[in-house]
Amino acid sequence: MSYEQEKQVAIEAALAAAKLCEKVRTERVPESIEKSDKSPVTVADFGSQAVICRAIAAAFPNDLVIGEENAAELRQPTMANQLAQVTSYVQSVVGDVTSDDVLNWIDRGNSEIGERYWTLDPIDGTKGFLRQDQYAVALALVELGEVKLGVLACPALPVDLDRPDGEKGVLFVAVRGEGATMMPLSGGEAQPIRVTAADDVANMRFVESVESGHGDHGRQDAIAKAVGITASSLRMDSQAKYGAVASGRAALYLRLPSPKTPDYREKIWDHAAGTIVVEEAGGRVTDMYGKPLNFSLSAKLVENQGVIVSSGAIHDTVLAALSSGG
Ligand SMILES: Nc1ncnc2c1ncn2[C@@H]1O[C@H](COP(=O)(O)O)[C@@H](OP(=O)(O)O)[C@H]1O
Ligand SMILES: [Mg+2]
Ligand SMILES: [Mg+2]
Ligand SMILES: [Mg+2]
Repeated sequence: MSYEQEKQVAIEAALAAAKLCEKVRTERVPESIEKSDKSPVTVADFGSQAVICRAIAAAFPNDLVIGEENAAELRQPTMANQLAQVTSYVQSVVGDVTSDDVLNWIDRGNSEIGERYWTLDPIDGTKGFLRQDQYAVALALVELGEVKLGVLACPALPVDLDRPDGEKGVLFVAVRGEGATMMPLSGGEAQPIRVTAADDVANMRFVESVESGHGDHGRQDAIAKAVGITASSLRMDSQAKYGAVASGRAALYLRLPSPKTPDYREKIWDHAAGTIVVEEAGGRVTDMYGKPLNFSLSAKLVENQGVIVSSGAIHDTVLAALSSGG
């Protein structure tokens, strides 16, 4: 199965959502709303989830969607201002809709896992988005636990990492068995991408989160050194890190449990789209013990801890360094 229709729907939805996010970011300093777990969310996260769930509902009315956000808080009377803002941003990309439509689309993204489901991170890297840094709109389709399709829109990512002040906005797309591509968000030809070759010294660098609470910078640094990476890390928010590995601009992405939250379980929407983009570009993704990420259980990757993403060639060496206590 080629997933042609799914791919077109996912790309169009992600592009519309990315447009909404950039509109929010250029028109205002996005306000951080605190969720019950104290993590931030913005009107752009809600708007992006509404736009994408709307598109999936229209094309695949029976499909399940597991998105990061829900509309419970937005439904509170105290949130009327924010709801009006979300509605107006959704209108700016999809035309005339009501606040009720918006709330219902957001809540369409709160399914349980089934044999076939979409998982959506409407803004991955909300903290990066708030800092005017990297973020991604991440959407993936999973069937029987296997990611079949992944789309990552990274509006703030330079098209050429060597020219950080050049054009920004990259779209990564992968379909199982068909390879991975990237293209500028502004349009153009989709170019096939490939992970870095083992002898590509210039790109022998690693990426990790900006947030110290989302990883273990000290141990990540030690592991990278142990496997022969001498360059300092490139710190980047969001699944743009998967894009960096998939396009050969970094050989490794390390995400080890933060000492502040040693029992944290990663979320499916933080990894599904990135995983297929890297795998289809020739790389490898496992947890820190070498187990594949199990997307068939729940919104949390309950059977996995930490995430290791690599060009493949160095993967076993990284796992060995980890198991020997590095
Ligand atoms: N203690 C923790 N350990 C690892 N990841 C965490 C975490 N707390 C939150 N996160 C996740 O880290 C994601 C951002 O990753 P990164 O730091 O690589 O940009 C967040 O996604 P959202 O921004 O979508 O909420 C959130 O799901
Ligand atoms: Mg979040
Ligand atoms: Mg996320
Ligand atoms: Mg998010």
